[in-house]
Amino acid sequence: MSGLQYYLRELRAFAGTRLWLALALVGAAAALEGLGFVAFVPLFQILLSKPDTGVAAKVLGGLEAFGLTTPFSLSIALAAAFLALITMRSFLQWKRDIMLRRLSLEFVDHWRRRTMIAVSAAPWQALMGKRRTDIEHAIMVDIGRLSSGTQQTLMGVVQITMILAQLVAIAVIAPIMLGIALALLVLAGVFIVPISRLAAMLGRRNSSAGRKVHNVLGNFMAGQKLARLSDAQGRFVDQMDGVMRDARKWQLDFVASQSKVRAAFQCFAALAVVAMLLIGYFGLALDLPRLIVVTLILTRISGPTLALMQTSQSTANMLAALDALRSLTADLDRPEPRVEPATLESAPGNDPPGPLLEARDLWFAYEADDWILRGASLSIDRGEIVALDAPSGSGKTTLLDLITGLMPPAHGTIIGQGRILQADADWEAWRRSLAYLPQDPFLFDTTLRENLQWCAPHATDAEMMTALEMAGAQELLARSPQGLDTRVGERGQAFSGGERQRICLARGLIRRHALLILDEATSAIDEDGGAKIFERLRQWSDRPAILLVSHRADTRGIADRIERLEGGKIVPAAVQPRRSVDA
Ligand SMILES: Nc1ncnc2c1ncn2[C@@H]1O[C@H](COP(=O)(O)OP(=O)(O)OP(=O)(O)O)[C@@H](O)[C@H]1O
Repeated sequence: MSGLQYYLRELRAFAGTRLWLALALVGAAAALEGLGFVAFVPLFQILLSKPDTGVAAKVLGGLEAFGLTTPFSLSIALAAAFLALITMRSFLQWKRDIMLRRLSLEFVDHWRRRTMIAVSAAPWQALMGKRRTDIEHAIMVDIGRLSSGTQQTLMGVVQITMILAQLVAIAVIAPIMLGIALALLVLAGVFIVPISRLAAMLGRRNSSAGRKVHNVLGNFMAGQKLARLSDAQGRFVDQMDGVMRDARKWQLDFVASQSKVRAAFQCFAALAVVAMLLIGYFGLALDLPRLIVVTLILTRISGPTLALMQTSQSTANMLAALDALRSLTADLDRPEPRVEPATLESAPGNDPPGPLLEARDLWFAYEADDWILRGASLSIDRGEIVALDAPSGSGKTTLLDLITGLMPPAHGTIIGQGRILQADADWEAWRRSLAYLPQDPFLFDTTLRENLQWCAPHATDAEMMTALEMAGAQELLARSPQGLDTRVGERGQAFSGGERQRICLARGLIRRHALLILDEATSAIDEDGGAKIFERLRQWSDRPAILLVSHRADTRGIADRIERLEGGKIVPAAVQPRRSVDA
């Protein structure tokens, strides 16, 4: 299906009857426009010479029957009728423009929402395979182009209808001139195909150049600290110069092609009007009123024709942006790899309750047959603290991504709270019962309060204070002048790495989860501070189970049990914590 067909199908499916209603308004406004021109002829004829045949004679007869016989009263009556027509047309145009604008804005919002849903629903691996800045560019820039393109395309329908209405007016006034006008229009239409192709090509290049600009900008902002420390700011500026040069070139080429089309068409239109005037006067011996009105229509028709040519360029340019959006959403919509559950039939039920979490025989590979996990199994009881010891790159983050359902295993079974996790609803319930604190503490650029309430929107100040105390962040709060309403800055820049980790921990503790997953989540906190946090967690009544990933032996020491991830499997660690040895 061509881009244009796809676009029109989507627009029709989205707008439904509103599209037909809008098109009806377009048609009605155009019909009134045409009628206005047709009405000009009897108007001139009545005013210039009292006709005794044709439409003008009938109109004159009707008006005289109403006692309008003097030139002045006739002029006033005809002018009033003409004004009424124009007022009605303007009213319909006003309604039409609002309706078309609303339709195009809502259509674009629908695409923005659709893209965001595609991002949220995308399999984790598909999402990880995309550049963040490419997605941002699609949502902000490509959809922006879809917005202006849709507006212009809908106006294109208006222009086509206007041209048709004016052609009908010519056909009524001077049928012989219609053939000549049509021939000139076809000639103009021939140009539309190559200029649309050129615009589509420039649109694609423009999209790709825009994505590069966005990417350099994203890296520039994210890498500010690194760039300053390594004195590499200039490198970003040079990169930006390079990509901007390309972006500028494609934009200028597009504008140049639009201007060329406009200039060529204006000359062509002037020539056409003069030619038709001469043909009408000398060749066809048209009377003066007809000649004036036909010339007027021809002058007016050139406006929508030029606009239509430019619309075809904008539409082609927009279709390139739509193409980029389509391929992004299609990529994100890649189906999850099929999971082969190994031990479904032997999964425990709820009674008697099995372990809180049981991961059985998990296999996973990012690339075909390059297995990161090779039959890893792990079980955690309610309230138990299990530490996972693993060398860097051995696959613990991968294992956590499987346990939390971000990615499906190639093979194996995950059982959470006694349920085999397969259906989306089961995964959602499982994820609600756990808090996952990754290595890199992430804070939203808003207040402490909003960050803490992210998972628990109704948490009270007292609950937030308890969680902050548990994470050892009460001093940090006391130092912050606006307390819970203190802003944390972008990614929490207003706080140190350790403080950020404490705030994230507090956020994970506000709700009573069944399982707390700490992936190096206290690595930036000093040894003593970390030990105190874990001691408080131990003392917590009805505490969650904790799966603790840490490279630090002292942190692992607080666990009930230490497991080791080695060669893609879980094996008991050689060194166990003192309390489990004592037990
Ligand atoms: N999206 C990905 N695509 C391909 N390979 C990946 C991807 N993510 C991780 N890997 C590879 O999988 C292996 C395990 O990665 P993982 O992040 O799970 O290790 P880790 O044990 O958490 O490491 P670290 O302690 O350094 O964070 C590594 O070799 C890594 O390069």
